[in-house]
Amino acid sequence: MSPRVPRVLAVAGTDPTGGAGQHADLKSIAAMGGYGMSAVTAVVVQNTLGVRCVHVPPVEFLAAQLDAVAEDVEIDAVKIGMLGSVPVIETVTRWLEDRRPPVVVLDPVMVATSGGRLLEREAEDALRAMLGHADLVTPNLPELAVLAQEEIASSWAEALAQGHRVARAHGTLVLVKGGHLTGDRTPDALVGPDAPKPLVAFDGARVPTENSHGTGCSLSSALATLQARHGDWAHSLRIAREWLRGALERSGDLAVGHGSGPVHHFHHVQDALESWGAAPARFSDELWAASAGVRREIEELDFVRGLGDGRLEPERFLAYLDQDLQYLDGYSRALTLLAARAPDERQRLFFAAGAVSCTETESELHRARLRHAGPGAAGAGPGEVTRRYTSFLLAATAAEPYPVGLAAVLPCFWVYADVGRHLGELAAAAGTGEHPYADWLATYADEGFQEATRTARELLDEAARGASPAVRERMREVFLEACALERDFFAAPVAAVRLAGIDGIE
Ligand SMILES: Nc1ncnc2c1ncn2[C@@H]1O[C@H](COP(=O)(O)OP(=O)(O)O)[C@@H](O)[C@H]1O
Ligand SMILES: Cc1ncc(COP(=O)(O)O)c(N)n1
Repeated sequence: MSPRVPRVLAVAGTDPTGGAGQHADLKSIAAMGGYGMSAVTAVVVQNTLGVRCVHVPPVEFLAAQLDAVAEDVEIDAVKIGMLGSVPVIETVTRWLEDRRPPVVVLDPVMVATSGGRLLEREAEDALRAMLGHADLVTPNLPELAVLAQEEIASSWAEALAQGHRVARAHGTLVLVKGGHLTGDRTPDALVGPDAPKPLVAFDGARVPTENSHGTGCSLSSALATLQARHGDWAHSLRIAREWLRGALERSGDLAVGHGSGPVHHFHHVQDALESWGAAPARFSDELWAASAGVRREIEELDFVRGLGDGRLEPERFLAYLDQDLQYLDGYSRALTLLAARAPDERQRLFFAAGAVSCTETESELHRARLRHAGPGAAGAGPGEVTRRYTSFLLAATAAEPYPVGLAAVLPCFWVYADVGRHLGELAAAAGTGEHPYADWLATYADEGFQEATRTARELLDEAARGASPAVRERMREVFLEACALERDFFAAPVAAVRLAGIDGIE
């Protein structure tokens, strides 16, 4: 009877960044409902950027690990990954001869996706000699060529024919994988020894991502687990492919490393967690937490305290309004640029509407200034901070990747909404008397504005999910820079009035 939770052993090397080797194997086995175990063949110093060095423990140590597992646990399937050298291959071969589990999947690892050899060249013959022990061999196209001792196939038809030659020579099933083909398709096919026609073939569009570190390890261990449960290779491959596609599509959620990142093995579990009400980890939450220090500085500014408790001198308020008016002009242009670059209609409409609303607020500001200062009040030109902030916004929204532009404009929504909440608290604490800036404070609390802030956050999270680690890092930098500019902007009216010596508050 097939085990409900297959016990699957990964015999493989390590990856301290957790994306490939036995770390990917254990995650994939668990993701497919198995119980994962592992025996280490080699300790590899690597990350998403490359392999640095390899340490191979004495083979007696490997043999002892394999025996310790087999003497205690009934193994339903084994997945064999990186072997590295002839003595390791011979040790695992001997173990298979003695204690072969019912399902054996061999991923003939030779070179990491990130570059760096993981199999000594002189071990290739020994690896070929081992193929007959496997039920299924899962080479990528360069590995298939080495196994066949031929050139790398340059088309899918050639790859299938080569796969069949390897299957026939070793009496095993071969999974021919199209991940290394050029083009936008990634087919996979199972080829047996008896006929060149694949037993089953699947096709699919390539997922547009650089995060393919560990895909081969993940697919082969998922297949070993599913096969131990279902006993049907075609069915196992169909499920494993569908899962791996999701893991590639959601790899952007992880933000691990600066090179070819890992896939998200537990994307389906993350969805389940969210449906159980567990708060989803949002990229915007991370950014918000990182900006806590700057936000505290904003709350402590004289200007913000005075605006909240109503004690702010009118000149300072006017200086602020004047700069805000000029800032909004730049902000509105930045939103227009984002609207033009938006990837879909929803986002285009959102930013275009934001640009319109900024322009409407600008004329409302004009009226407020006239109310406070009387007709004829002339504004100064843009101050240094206003100029710096608007140039930064225009550069980010025009010239950086779209998600980075989003990160630049978000603080103006979010920090402003947060300051509004804080000001509301200060105003309430100051008592019920006539507050000189009551109408102004009301604009902060406006529900439409809060709603727009929520949408801007969602759009940022959506963009971050599809972004590379490098773009997410840039989003973080730009978000924090914009928060610091928000702080400088709130601080500027007091500084400007001090400089002009208008009220001599020092
Ligand atoms: N960008 C991608 N989109 C969809 N599937 C992919 C992508 N990259 C790899 N795969 C799939 O991942 C599996 C392993 O990929 P492959 O690159 O061929 O092996 P390896 O990781 O051993 O080099 C294959 O099923 C392949 O189709
Ligand atoms: C220990 C170990 N085993 C295998 C691979 C190959 O993984 P990939 O080629 O998918 O990056 C790797 N990088 N490290």
